[in-house]
Amino acid sequence: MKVHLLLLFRLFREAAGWKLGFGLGLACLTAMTGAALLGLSGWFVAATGMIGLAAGGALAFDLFPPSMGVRVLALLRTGARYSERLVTHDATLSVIAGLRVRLFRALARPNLGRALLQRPGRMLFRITGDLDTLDTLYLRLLVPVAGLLLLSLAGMVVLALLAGGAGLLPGLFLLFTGLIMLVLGGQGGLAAGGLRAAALEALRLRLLDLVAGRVEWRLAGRQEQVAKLALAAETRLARADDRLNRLESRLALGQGLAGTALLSGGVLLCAELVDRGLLGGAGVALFLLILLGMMEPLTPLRRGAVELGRSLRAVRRVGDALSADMPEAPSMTMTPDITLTDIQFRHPGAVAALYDGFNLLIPAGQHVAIIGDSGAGKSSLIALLTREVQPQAGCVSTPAWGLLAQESALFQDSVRANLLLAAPAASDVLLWDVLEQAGLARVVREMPGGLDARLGEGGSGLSSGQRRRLALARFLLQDKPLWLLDEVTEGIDLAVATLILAKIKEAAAGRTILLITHLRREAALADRIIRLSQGRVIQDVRRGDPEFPNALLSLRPD
Ligand SMILES: Nc1ncnc2c1ncn2[C@@H]1O[C@H](COP(=O)(O)OP(=O)(O)OP(=O)(O)O)[C@@H](O)[C@H]1O
Repeated sequence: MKVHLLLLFRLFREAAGWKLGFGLGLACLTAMTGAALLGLSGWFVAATGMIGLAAGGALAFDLFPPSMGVRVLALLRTGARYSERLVTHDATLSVIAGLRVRLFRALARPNLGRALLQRPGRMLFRITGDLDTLDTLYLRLLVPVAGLLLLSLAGMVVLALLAGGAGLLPGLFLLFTGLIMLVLGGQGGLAAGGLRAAALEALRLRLLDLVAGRVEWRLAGRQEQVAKLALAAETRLARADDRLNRLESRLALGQGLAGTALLSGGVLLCAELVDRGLLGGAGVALFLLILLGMMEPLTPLRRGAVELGRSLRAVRRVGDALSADMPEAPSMTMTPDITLTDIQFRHPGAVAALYDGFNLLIPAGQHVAIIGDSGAGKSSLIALLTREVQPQAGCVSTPAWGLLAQESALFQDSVRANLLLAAPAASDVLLWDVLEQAGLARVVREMPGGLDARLGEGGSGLSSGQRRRLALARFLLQDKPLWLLDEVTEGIDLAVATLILAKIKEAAAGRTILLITHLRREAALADRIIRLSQGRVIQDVRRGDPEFPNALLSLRPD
């Protein structure tokens, strides 16, 4: 935890160090001017009232300095409060935005991203809920703690000047109250905050399941049960919220009692000091109002204390992901040929290694089909080449690659934005050209807005064949020396499949192509066929070899 906190503070400092410091300074200035304003105004009102009563006193009392002081302090406080809100929130939002990118990058690292994808709800929660919670660290903890410390110390100095050693007591009492609040709030909030985070995560997950699988749930007659699970998560969330609210109410009660005790003690102390002739009537007003002002940071601190548990949990979870030790494999290099040397690879959680001393060389420009029964290791080979996973030992080297998979992600955005993902600087002429090549130009031209027509989630609004063509158009935009094709025409009708394969063949000259397939029509593009079984090469034939046609014939016909 300590390591994670230090890491996050370092990232906070790197992202917006001076703004965070400036915001902290402004917050302290706001608290100090607030207390000083309250004290000075109280003293001024009391002093003028008392002098008004005393015959001839008004003539001797110079109103100008205190009234000027009140005005200056009021202006300073207003300006400081406004700037503090601007600076602290701006700093926090920019830190969180930067952290979101870093966290996303960290989660996208090989292996870690894969592991988390098995629990996508958790991944979503890390990037959203956990990160948003981190703003409390600065806004609701660091800022009020700094304000309370500074105000207590400054208050101790001023009150000690007014009332001697006894003036130190209120400041010490306030520091003690703040500490108790943090400890009690942190302890109580840890369990309830944990329950809240878990319940919220479960609720999101259940709701996503319910919406995404509504047809299947309905057909299986299980909609009610899943809805009940979502309701149960919501009930847990409400219960956790209730616990947190109760905790905050108890802390508010404690704060109220502590404030009353402090003021009552202050009144008694003032009475004693007045008796001894150490404090005048206006001094009493000054003393008591400064006391009131000193309590101001307790309220934000109370809220921060309740959130402490939740914040620390977020620190641990975000810190875990950010600091996960994932060595950037020195074994991954870029070369014109594809070379895999002495690869040892075991999927996380698998009992045995899939690849054990695996070697493969595919010279630049070769077109290779990888075939084999289900589970032979074809997709894992692509995952190794694309660095989606890292081998435990051995060396992988490839040229720069583009990947066309069976299911390519399309986004809820315009056709243009979906295409530009592959080539951000591509002109409209180029976009229409690849759409034409993929046989989709006419369809897009007829859509309202053309290239600006918006697609729904996952490319909805297009038929599945049209989605595959759009994915192909995007793929064609990438001018990469190596094309990796993962069962690209699996499950689509012959017309679209023929078009896709023809386009790939047309653009294949001069590139290395590695495709994995169960289909004869796809393997027919290759001039070399490699058959895998249980992570080993059991057949390696080239066009012209007598075995080549048999290897093709062993595949599923179109
Ligand atoms: N993420 C994973 N965790 C654990 N084991 C895995 C994982 N992914 C694949 N495997 C296992 O590794 C082996 C090879 O899987 P892979 O997906 O590479 O096979 P494939 O040849 O592509 O199969 P298919 O033709 O069905 O797509 C299988 O036994 C599979 O169960």
